[in-house]
Amino acid sequence: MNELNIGVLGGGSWGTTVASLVARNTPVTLWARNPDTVAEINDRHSNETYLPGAKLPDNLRATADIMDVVCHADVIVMGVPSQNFREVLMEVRRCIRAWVPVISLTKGLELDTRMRMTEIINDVLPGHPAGVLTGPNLAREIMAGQAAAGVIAMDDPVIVRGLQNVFKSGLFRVYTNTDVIGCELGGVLKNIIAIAVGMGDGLGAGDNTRAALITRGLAEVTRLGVAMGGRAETFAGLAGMGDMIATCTSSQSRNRHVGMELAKGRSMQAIIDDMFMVAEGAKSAPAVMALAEQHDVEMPIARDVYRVVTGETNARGVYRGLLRVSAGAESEPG
Ligand SMILES: NC(=O)C1=CN([C@@H]2O[C@H](COP(=O)(O)OP(=O)(O)OC[C@H]3O[C@@H](n4cnc5c(N)ncnc54)[C@H](OP(=O)(O)O)[C@@H]3O)[C@@H](O)[C@H]2O)C=CC1
Ligand SMILES: O=C(CO)COP(=O)(O)O
Repeated sequence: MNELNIGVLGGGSWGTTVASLVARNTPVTLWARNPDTVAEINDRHSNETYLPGAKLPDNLRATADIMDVVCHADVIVMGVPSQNFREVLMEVRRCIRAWVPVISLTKGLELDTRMRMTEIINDVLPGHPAGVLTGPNLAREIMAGQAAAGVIAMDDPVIVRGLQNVFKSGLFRVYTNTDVIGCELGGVLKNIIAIAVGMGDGLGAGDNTRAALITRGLAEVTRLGVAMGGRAETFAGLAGMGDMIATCTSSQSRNRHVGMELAKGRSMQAIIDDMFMVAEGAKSAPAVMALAEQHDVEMPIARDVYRVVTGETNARGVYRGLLRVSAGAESEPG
């Protein structure tokens, strides 16, 4: 592979992990806004706040100067949370070179506009190929060297194959896909179902309940995803079912953690105040509900999560709803 300079923006759990994967293949610079994080990555090859115990590659360089990364990058990788995505891209616009692709790692929607991250890339940086890297990829597991697989999705089948080589490694298998909408929505929507599963687990639900929630959750995620232009088969793949399983069953998932805390009767605000990492599902829930309405798609599980997250009811109150007893055909909502 010709050496490309990759710029990763966002020094949290996933930005740091992806930069570490890329460092095996090609030169990479990580931008973190916190100078202490930058110094720690450069001097001690660690990011203890977000990836405790992980040893980062010696050749991973970090900087607090975003222009230092963007002005020289052949590819930009966006690893900041969804509600900060646009403001960081506005900075990127100041010196990104022509035609440089921009890949999103972010699994959320912009609240005000309900836009997906690749839509924001197209909006702020028209003409730059936009893509998404997604799948069942819990950061700490990947840093621990456990095998995983992800998907890179872009409209252009040639560019996407070139970029596959930037991210893949022996233990991180990367597939390609041209269904950007489906891959992106798989990552966004599973977060809300993971909150529902966390609530069930926190209230002592059984394995059968969890399996029912995941399966019915995937059905409603697929319905909205297809209505928004994604392909049904994408939701049966790594970006859909794969990420749904990982997030809904992992003790490392921040979204599932939110659900478990909600099950204790805590308010969303209190839970967020105690978390220093992002849980995108709670943030995206209102936008997802608005999109479901816009596309006339029923999402009973997501709606229940939305009602708990916004304080309209509590986890125990919707628990019966999550375990709905009256059911129609399996192909129908509810
Ligand atoms: N962690 C994971 O396993 C995975 C996460 N993702 C997705 O990746 C995205 C990022 O998540 P993750 O890395 O886990 O989040 P973390 O909470 O671990 O880190 C968030 C990072 O974003 C930075 N940040 C927040 N606001 C801004 C801003 N305005 N400008 C610049 N930087 C900012 C934070 O900086 P600071 O430290 O200074 O606050 C921090 O470095 C999310 O959408 C998530 O869903 C996807 C796959 C796996
Ligand atoms: O997207 C993820 C794994 O694929 C991470 O999930 P959480 O944000 O819930 O930790």
